[in-house]
Amino acid sequence: MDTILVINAGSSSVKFQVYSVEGEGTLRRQIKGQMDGIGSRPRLRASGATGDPLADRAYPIEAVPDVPAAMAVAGAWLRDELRVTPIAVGHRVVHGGPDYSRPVLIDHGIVSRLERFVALAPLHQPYNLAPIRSLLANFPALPQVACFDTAFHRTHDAVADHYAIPQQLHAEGVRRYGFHGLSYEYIARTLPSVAPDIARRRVIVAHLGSGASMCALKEGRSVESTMGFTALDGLPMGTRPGQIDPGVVLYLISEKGMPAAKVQDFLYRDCGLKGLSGVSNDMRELEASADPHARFAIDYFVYRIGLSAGMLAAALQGLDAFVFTAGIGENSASIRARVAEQLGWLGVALDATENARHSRLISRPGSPIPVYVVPTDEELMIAQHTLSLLIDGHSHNTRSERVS
Ligand SMILES: Nc1ncnc2c1ncn2[C@@H]1O[C@H](COP(=O)(O)OP(=O)(O)O)[C@@H](O)[C@H]1O
Ligand SMILES: CC(=O)OP(=O)(O)O
Ligand SMILES: [Mg+2]
Repeated sequence: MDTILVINAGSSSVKFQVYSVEGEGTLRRQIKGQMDGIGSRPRLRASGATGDPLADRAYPIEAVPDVPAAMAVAGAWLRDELRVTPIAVGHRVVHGGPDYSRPVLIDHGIVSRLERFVALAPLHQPYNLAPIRSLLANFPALPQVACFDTAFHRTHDAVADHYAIPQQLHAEGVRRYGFHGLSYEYIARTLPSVAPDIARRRVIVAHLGSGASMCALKEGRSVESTMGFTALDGLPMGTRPGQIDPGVVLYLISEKGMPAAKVQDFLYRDCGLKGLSGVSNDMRELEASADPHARFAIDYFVYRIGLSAGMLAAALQGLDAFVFTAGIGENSASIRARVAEQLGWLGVALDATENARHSRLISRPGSPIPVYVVPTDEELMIAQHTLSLLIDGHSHNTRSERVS
């Protein structure tokens, strides 16, 4: 059986899927798994084609302290226990910079170009590139495809793509890229079947995971995102602060004497829900905690989602639907209820019963703004892109698109 392996390294999880390639270029999922709770409660879970459980293993925090360790455990399991030998591998690569507005077949030159963005995505890019490099060294003939989180947002107008800094820096690549693009692309492609009435209209999608952002969709295209040059901006996240006055960074450097590497570590690893609560970066643990700081971290998260919704509704000049997705958005009925309350002024009215059931449509029938829960599938997007490049590879391989 020909299979495609997909690897998606996030900030608190490594997700993977294996698809068989059937006649006429259709894909059938054979294995879906993830190692999540990295840094809190590591757990490997995987299921087969019919949802049948294949693995559910908990690990002590020291056994899987970080993303590379999680990747090694998941890789060994796929290789040694399940004997997965794919014909191609699709990777999520968080930062594609200004040059990539679509997926590409990987070669050594592309890996070198993508390495330039490691400093712009230190929680992701090194872990996205590590398996690519290792497969390239050990299996040079194995086709590998890079699918970028930034690509879906390359359609933004210039005003959404700029900071108010001299144009020369924009030309060098200091831009508002936006991330989670594979997730938003999947939602944009799924909405026509889930909610045909609003799919082409003005939609805000809230991707609330360990990394969190929101995207304004119009006619299925991204027009604005809460994230920018890096995945630090916008909403507060598991360990990242979200929007912050750059004056705070200057203060850390000039008044606290923090060198650049320390500031980077601080902003990527010590802030957000973890920094505010002092309890955990993991929403499940915050929701279970009675600590007032954990409650405050949740209040802050919800408040900032509400603020960002106002901003994105302004970008869209109105709002026709709101969609929740990703780990928190798909699973936490209480966060959804609290966000919906914040959005009451926009005309959102939640149906408590449907919300508690995690139904697809969770707003009341009369709600002027319908609210949906759409489980995302970044891995399926990656598998589809990988297959299209396998079929139609060479035309894309040499043509990385410059978008400005
Ligand atoms: N049942 C749940 N209730 C609340 N939060 C949840 C639940 N399941 C997962 N989450 C949260 O989702 C987040 C992880 O989301 P995910 O999209 O997998 O992130 P990433 O891809 O960045 O690793 C964590 O904060 C986790 O606590
Ligand atoms: C870009 C980003 O923050 O990704 P994730 O949510 O998977 O950590
Ligand atoms: Mg993710």
